[in-house]
Amino acid sequence: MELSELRQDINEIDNELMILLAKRRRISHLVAEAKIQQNKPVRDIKREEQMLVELINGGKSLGLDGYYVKQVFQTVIEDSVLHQQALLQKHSNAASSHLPINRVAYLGSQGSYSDLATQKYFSRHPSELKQLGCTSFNEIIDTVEQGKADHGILPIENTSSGSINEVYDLLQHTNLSIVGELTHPVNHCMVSAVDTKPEKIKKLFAHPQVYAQCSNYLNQFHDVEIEYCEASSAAFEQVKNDTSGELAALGSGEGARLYGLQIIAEALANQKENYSRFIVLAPKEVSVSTQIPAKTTWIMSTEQKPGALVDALLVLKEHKVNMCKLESRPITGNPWEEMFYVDVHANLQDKNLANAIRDLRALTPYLKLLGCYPSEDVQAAQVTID
Ligand SMILES: C=C(O[C@@H]1C=C(C(=O)O)C=C[C@H]1O)C(=O)O
Repeated sequence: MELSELRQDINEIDNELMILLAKRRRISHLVAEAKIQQNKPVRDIKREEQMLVELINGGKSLGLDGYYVKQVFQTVIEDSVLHQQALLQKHSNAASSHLPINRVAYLGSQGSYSDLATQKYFSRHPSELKQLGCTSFNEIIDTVEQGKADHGILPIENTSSGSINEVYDLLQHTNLSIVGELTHPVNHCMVSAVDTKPEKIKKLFAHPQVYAQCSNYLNQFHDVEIEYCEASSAAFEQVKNDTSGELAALGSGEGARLYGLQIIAEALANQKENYSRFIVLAPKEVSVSTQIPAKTTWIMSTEQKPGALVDALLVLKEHKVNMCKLESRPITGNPWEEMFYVDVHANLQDKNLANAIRDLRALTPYLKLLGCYPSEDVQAAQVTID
């Protein structure tokens, strides 16, 4: 058989798979509607486990290895869960969630990491998207605060470089609420306008966060001049007309393709599994359906006395509230005093969390809720393959 004919067969099969995936997603939406009617939780881990075991066994009898089948169907299930969550959220906030045009402020322009994250997050929240590129995290917050955007999206932490302090500090002073989160895989590449090699690069353009996340790899290039840019998309702009092969930018391969750039090195982050977590801000808080996993975030200061933070954390233990992150940042204007940022896996509508917050308010000099939002930590069930 001719190669072109075989490729035609593959194209047809891929098309059929796509039609089936779309059909599955439509049915998953119907399942979400049934769950709304019957007040059932979105997640059913037992069913996911059962399905995965059956699929892995079925795949084996067709000659497909278990890891492959597991990976494909975990991805399918995670997509299904995220879409169901978004539907339930829309239902819980019906009065406020209808936006014919959703204006979103984000960092950079087309091809920046924040652009990719914005498109991914809002693909599950259908309404016409109008993206407003900004040049700093501060400008994103200002744009939403001034009513020029309905949402702002900001990276808050990364598996290679840790917390993004500037964003944490901005959260101290805003009245916007966190209404969503998104974890997005970030595969940093070195890209250039012409076919060249990393050793030939004399000048590198990068956002400081991206540079920090690739520091181990970049340490070998002693003579390379670094120019920091406001976003990866701005770094792409700087190199796109180069003909010397001596200029490169750091950013995503997906973004670089939009600028016609070539990848000369990839997978550059210090951690192999490099993910960024983004938060979505809006002027008004949302209420999270009790049928989906929720997270709540607040900031608090504690009294300047021994054990004050321990006492605050004991309140969480007492009310069985599961903390998933604790971060501290200096309080602007008060040297050596710290503001604590607390993330918990709980819904503000849970009695336990409401009681914990009540007790914390009595115990701490300052506590501000930043928001309760759906948790996007939706790993599909884990099964072992024998
Ligand atoms: C579709 C459902 O909802 C969720 C998603 C699943 C899936 O996509 O297969 C399975 C179980 C649930 O966690 C369901 O409950 O059947």
